[in-house]
Amino acid sequence: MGLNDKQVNKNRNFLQSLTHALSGVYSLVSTERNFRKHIILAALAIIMGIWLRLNTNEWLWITLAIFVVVVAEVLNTVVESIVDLIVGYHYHDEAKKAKDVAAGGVLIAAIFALVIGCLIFVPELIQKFNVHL
Ligand SMILES: Nc1ncnc2c1ncn2[C@@H]1O[C@H](COP(=O)(O)OP(=O)(O)OP(=O)(O)O)[C@@H](O)[C@H]1O
Repeated sequence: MGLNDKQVNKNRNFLQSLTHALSGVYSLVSTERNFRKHIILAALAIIMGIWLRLNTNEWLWITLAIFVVVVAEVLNTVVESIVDLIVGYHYHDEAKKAKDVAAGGVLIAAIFALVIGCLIFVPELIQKFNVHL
């Protein structure tokens, strides 16, 4: 997967670029606990969407919500790695700010996804179970 290849020069071809990109995804899944939780929640949303037979418009929103969270997690991991690379285990106010802001971005994205999930799934579930409010 190219994780330990110690390459520091530019990728020579598409295959090499793809291998390193996949290695990045693998590293995200294997090292980031919160990312795995978000992927499980995304999978549940997809299963529920199939079960509730969402329409194209609803799928677009669910897909957007999932990708916003994934992108926020990717940026958070990048910020963490770069901060750790620069300051290591030394305390630094700017390091704290960078990591806290990156984590805040994930929180905002997760809230966005939760709002989208509620707006789409709650009316669908009410209709499915014929609940009269
Ligand atoms: N070098 C540092 N200097 C100052 N504060 C730090 C430093 N490293 C971490 N922190 C603080 O500790 C918190 C947790 O750090 P950690 O590296 O575990 O972040 P995290 O991986 O984003 O947490 P999570 O796994 O929950 O996303 C940061 O949000 C920050 O407030």
